[in-house]
Amino acid sequence: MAPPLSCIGTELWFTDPMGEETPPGGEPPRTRLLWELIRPRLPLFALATFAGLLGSAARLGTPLATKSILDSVDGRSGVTMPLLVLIGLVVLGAFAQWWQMVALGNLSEGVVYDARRRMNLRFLYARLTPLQRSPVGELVTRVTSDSVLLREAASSSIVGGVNGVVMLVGALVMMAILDITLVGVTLVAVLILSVLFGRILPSIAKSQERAQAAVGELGGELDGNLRAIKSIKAAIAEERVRTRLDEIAERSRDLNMYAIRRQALAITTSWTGVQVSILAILAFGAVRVSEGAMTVSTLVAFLLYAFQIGDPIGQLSNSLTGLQAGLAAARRIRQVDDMPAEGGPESTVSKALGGSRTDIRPFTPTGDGSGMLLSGVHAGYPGGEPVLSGIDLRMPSRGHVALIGPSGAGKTTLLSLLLRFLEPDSGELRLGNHAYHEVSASSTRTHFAYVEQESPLIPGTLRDNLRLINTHATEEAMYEVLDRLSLRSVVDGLPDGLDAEISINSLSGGQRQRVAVARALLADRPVLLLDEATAQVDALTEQAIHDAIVDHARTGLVITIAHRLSTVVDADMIVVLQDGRLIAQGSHDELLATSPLYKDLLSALRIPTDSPVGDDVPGYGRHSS
Ligand SMILES: Nc1ncnc2c1ncn2[C@@H]1O[C@H](COP(=O)(O)OP(=O)(O)OP(=O)(O)O)[C@@H](O)[C@H]1O
Repeated sequence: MAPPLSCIGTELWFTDPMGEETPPGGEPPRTRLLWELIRPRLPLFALATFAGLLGSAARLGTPLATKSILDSVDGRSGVTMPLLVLIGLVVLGAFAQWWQMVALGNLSEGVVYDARRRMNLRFLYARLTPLQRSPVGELVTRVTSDSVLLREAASSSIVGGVNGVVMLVGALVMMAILDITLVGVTLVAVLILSVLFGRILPSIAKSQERAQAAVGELGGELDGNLRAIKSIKAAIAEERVRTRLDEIAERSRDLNMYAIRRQALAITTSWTGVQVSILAILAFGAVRVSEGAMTVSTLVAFLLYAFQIGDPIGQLSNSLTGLQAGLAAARRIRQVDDMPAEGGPESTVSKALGGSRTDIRPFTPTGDGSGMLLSGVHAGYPGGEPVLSGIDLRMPSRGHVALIGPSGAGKTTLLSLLLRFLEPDSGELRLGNHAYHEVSASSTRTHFAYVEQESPLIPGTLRDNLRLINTHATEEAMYEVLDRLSLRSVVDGLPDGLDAEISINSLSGGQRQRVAVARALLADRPVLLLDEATAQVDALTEQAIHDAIVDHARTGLVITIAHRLSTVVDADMIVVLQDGRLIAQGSHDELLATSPLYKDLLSALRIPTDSPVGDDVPGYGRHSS
């Protein structure tokens, strides 16, 4: 059974959930990172190692049994017993090998599974800003290709290494028992090989890591370009993009080739070393036999051990070189672990890992009826200029608040703060009766339904998409919302209706936007956040969304961002942002009288500015909340 996630290197998750990406004290050694992944499956690891040792012992006993059979040829002792022992050792060796392979398979698949679960968990619960710093495709390669490299390292490389050492030491001991002088020759060869290996290995790990980083970069580039494939084709830029992708693939190939050349050097060195030492043993041994210092059967047994040493040395060199790729992969996987998680008094990750306390608090407006309050809020993205400065804003618990301003003014960033995708550098945010810093991000988010600018669909069916926020939405409620947003005919046109698998390509931009709005309306949350929710829809759907906003604003708070000012002029409160500052707020009529920027924005959109709203903007009447 898989260990619970809470057991898998839990301390990694809590080292510094709100802190920096590089852990204090620098990077732990690569081998420790690998060990952290193997540790939860220690019993399986021990079992595989034990089976390996059993197989090694059986193989080590074979030459001695062979010697006994040879010694019995002169008739002074019976041949039956040594023969039975030899057969027993062969059977034991075969059984141990099978057992070890199955245990190793279990171990390696388990380690890969754990690593993938860890990364899935971290990606979903990481703070958004550091997560979004890497291209999606690059992150995907860590879960797909890096974890596969880990498999070899975590299983056969490590157990093979342990077995190799045991076999090597065991064979040397047996050889020492047979002839202590001759073993000196073997030891010199082993020593020379170890020094050569020690010099070659580190460069293999480094180039492997760089090659894997290039694969990640390729994934990121490919993902980004495939998303923009229509623009690339329309621009006839395929060749430019292909050249760039090929360059990255070439870099990865060259780095891997360098690692392969170093591996080949290491393995050839070890193989040649073994052959040379066997020849030396044969030469020295022949002299000792001719001098009568050892028997022929002892030399045969010694040579059998010498040949056996070839196996563990080969196994060790393969394991050590294979391990380098796994260690490089472990480091890249660890970098995902180091992404700071969303935290707070009750971190979301801690809950995912089995925490029991819940800090979800009901949304209750403050005594003066305020829904949301921002005081002295300054915010920006890590490493960048401040984006919002000194925002003081009080929003009611019911009604429609529209955020407007020129592109880049900070409107979406303000929504990100409300949703806690971003934490303020200073200042305070309050939602009804509680301050943001008192509760977790997920608790805060339970009060919101959010429609983001790009209206992405999640992989799955239309039903999955509609139930993303409210998992209990009834079919009746879903059809009602679909009717309201003119989506019913779209659903009826899908082969499996609500159960049809949908993707970015199966719906138009406007349809995706309506699905996103439908899922938010089904959520029935106190605060509805709409970022450009009408940017891609036709006039009739825009009116339907507008009616839904008016509806929701009667009982809850709706905060919208819209560039089409005609959709916000009848909001209860319009907030004007410019260069990250709140420069005006009030109703349409108030702003017409007080805010030149507001007037300019309206004029740019050719919305009449000389008479109150309602008479001049077709289709929109002021609502009372
Ligand atoms: N993830 C991010 N990392 C770094 N900077 C960002 C990030 N998102 C936005 N910004 C910067 O913050 C500033 C405000 O961006 P924001 O998206 O909040 O503006 P906006 O008013 O919503 O613009 P628009 O109307 O064009 O959507 C911009 O200068 C932008 O470059």
